[in-house]
Amino acid sequence: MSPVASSSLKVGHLDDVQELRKYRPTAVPERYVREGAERPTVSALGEAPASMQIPVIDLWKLAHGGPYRARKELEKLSVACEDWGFFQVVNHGIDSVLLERMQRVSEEFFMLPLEEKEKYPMAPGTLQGYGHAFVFSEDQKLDWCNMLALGVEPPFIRNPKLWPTNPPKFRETLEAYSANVRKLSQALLRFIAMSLGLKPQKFNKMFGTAVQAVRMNYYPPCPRPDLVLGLSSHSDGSALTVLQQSMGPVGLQIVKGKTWVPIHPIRNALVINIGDTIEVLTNGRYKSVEHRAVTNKDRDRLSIVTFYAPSYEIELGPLPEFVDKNHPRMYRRYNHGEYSRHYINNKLDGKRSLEFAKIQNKS
Ligand SMILES: COC(=O)C(/C=C/C1=C(C)CCCC1(C)C)=C/O[C@H]1C=C(C)C(=O)O1
Ligand SMILES: O=C(O)CCC(=O)C(=O)O
Ligand SMILES: [Fe+2]
Repeated sequence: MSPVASSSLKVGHLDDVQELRKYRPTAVPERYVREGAERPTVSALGEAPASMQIPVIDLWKLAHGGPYRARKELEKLSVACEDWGFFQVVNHGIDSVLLERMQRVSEEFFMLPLEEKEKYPMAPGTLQGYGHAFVFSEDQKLDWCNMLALGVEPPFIRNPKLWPTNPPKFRETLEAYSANVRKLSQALLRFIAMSLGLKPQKFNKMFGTAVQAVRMNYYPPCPRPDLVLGLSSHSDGSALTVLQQSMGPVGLQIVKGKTWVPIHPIRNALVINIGDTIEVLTNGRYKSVEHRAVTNKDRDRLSIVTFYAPSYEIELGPLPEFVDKNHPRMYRRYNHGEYSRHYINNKLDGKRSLEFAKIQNKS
């Protein structure tokens, strides 16, 4: 995938928020201060009522729970995907020790001195390495976040120079973690297909050798969480996203109706969300829901996010099963490699990326 030529970018000087924080500022630099409508409201930073919590799906019940429990759980999965676009998965089969190890090496990486982290720079207009992703102009507001993003599978998307050698266990831990998350993603896609009445292997077969990338987002404490965003609102360009969040403060928020609902961390659970690919394939029945991250005044937060997407050669469009008189085709056919290029060359902005595929219905 060709990155944007860096000469075409005017991103100005990008501060490292972790370094900024060392001076214990009481204000935030102008470049991070959001316009009124984008600022997290006080209520959105607090607790959500129980009715506003995303569903929790038990993968063991789906796979081994026996016909009755498995069917009930599949119905729950279908509601989760259709009404929320997000759910948490428990009993997912990934060893909690591996989750902890992945969290530890990620934290250790972010705690390294800046000079060490800068050995793996994210070049402007690319998406791999340490730095600020999705920044394209000098007047663009910045996220209160440091990122390390890496392509994982298939091997040709890897840039081994950007895989940290420090902490020493980083690489082998990421390999083991990613192999486990890949299997989980494939299992989830089987159940998601079943929940739609499709053959279990429909998506896995269609996707070819799926693309898998990981992004570690580190959000240092921020003196004014009411003014900034940890991560701009967006939907994920993947088919499915698997997110591991630390047991720290609530940071992830998703859109439900007209409100931002916070996603409370559950120990050893993983947060799963439907990405743009599944929205297109199901002609909008399962939607990729807009989400963002907010910051906290006193505590830092880490999320480890795996994007699981079709191979770049794959042509996509709504499956015939989801198009009829009552459900007119909402998306055109396109090549997923082209969509990836489009996605990474535009700033995160709600569901704007998906406009790429939308058919403008005249009514
Ligand atoms: C917010 O979404 C992303 O940051 C993201 C990034 C993915 C990628 C990398 C971190 C490095 C390798 C390339 C790749 C674009 C996969 C989302 O991934 C989605 C977006 C598209 C499009 C996709 O295929 O996966
Ligand atoms: O940190 C989070 O919880 C959100 C991360 C996210 O949405 C992403 O990386 O795409
Ligand atoms: Fe996301």
